[in-house]
Amino acid sequence: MRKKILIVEDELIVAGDLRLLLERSGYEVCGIARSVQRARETLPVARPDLVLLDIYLKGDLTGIDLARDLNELRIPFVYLSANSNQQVLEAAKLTQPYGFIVKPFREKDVLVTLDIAWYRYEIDRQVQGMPARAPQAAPPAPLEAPPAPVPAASVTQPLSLPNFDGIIGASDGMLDVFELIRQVAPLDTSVLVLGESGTGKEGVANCIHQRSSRRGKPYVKVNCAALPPNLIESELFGHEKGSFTGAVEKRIGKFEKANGGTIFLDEIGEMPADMQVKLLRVLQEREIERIGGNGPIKVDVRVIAATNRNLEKEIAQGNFRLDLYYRLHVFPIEIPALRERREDIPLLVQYFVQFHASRVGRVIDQVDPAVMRALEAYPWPGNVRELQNLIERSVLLSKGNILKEVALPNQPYEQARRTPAPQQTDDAAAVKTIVEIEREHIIEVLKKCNHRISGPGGAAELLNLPPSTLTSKMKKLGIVKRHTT
Ligand SMILES: Nc1ncnc2c1ncn2[C@@H]1O[C@H](COP(=O)(O)OP(=O)(O)OP(=O)(O)O)[C@@H](O)[C@H]1O
Repeated sequence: MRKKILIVEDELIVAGDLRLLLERSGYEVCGIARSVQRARETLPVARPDLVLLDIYLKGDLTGIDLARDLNELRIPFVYLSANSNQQVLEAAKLTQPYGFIVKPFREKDVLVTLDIAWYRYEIDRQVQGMPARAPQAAPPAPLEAPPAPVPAASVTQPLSLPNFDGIIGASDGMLDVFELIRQVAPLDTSVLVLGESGTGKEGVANCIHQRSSRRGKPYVKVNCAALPPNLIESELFGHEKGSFTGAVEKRIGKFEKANGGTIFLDEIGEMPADMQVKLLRVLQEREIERIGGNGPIKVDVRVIAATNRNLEKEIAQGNFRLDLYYRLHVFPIEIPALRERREDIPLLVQYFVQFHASRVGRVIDQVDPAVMRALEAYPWPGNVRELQNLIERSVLLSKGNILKEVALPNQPYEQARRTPAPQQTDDAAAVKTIVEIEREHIIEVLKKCNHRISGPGGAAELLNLPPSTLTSKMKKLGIVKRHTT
């Protein structure tokens, strides 16, 4: 059978040449697409065996964006690009192509590379036990742009920065995380995402759902810490009308809403003991019971849970059930703290500078080397969230196209004092004061309450805030939640 090739190339002359060359050599060219959008429309119809993929195409998206779709559909692809600088190559490598041909190309290079690509793909296919010509055997899932994790979703991904579906990182630690995501995403296994607050657990959970066959089905997020204890059961499992005072309407719970898709149980370590038992039952029996309901309801939900707590310690202290831990710990993914992967800091800085500058219509294309060194040296207790918040603030306060100042905690105003640019210093002081004062005040209150957030005498009560509002304020300000001692 002739192998079908889709050419994704925006230069029509090049695409035409390729078509002639490939057809002469026995391939069937099943389509030519000039943009990622066009290719996405063509793929389900044309069902190619192989894709020849240019990187810079018509429209906002690049070949690298399409590569992620091709990986999900298990369609092997080979890049064909005039751009082979180191940054492009690094970004391309992360998508695991079967080859990379640099333009201008020789006919023979194209044919040999395609031949080897197909040979390697066949071996991978046999090793992984995939059916032959997978994309033809079963119609692929509907193609749509995978929503990148927050905040990458709202920006064009900077092609030059190594990222995995919008998660920036090139450290060994993050490459391991990406590999684990790649392995577990297509399975239905429960996943436990571990890591300190702000390391990007939610992004990883999103990514797993988007790479699974459940993408396009519901993805329901539950923050277990933000749910009031008396409402948690009804939130998760729903209730029938009149089942308790205040149940004026029937309510469908989050598990039922997630049916067919994925539920993300964030901050699972905060789940009250009685709910842990109920959750365990759902995981074992794959059924839920609404409060006041007539019987169990079957649900087909993949569970991804996350926590910044040390669950083993919680088990030892009697706060977390061992049996639930075993159920969730089937496939743990631990995201390293930012201080353990300092080589990611410059990448994240560039990314957030670009993101926040473009949000306010600014161009900042450089970061002062001294500033970068300070950022790399700081321990980042609030991890990527803290870094993001600091960069956002620094971008707003900066002038010109070089980021020259950042106010790292413990050294506020130091840089501003050293360089007296009058207007900037004034603005900086005004905004910093509000943010810093709020941050310091919360930290002070937390210390007084022995880091207890909710309940009588807790920080939320003292600050006259609902605990969930305080928790999200802390997140925003990069204040790390600590355990009560
Ligand atoms: N590698 C990364 N690349 C890009 N953005 C990131 C990365 N890691 C984290 N972020 C961003 O940092 C912020 C915090 O990430 P996230 O909410 O996923 O952390 P978390 O580990 O779930 O925190 P918590 O335990 O407090 O819920 C988000 O805005 C997220 O998009």
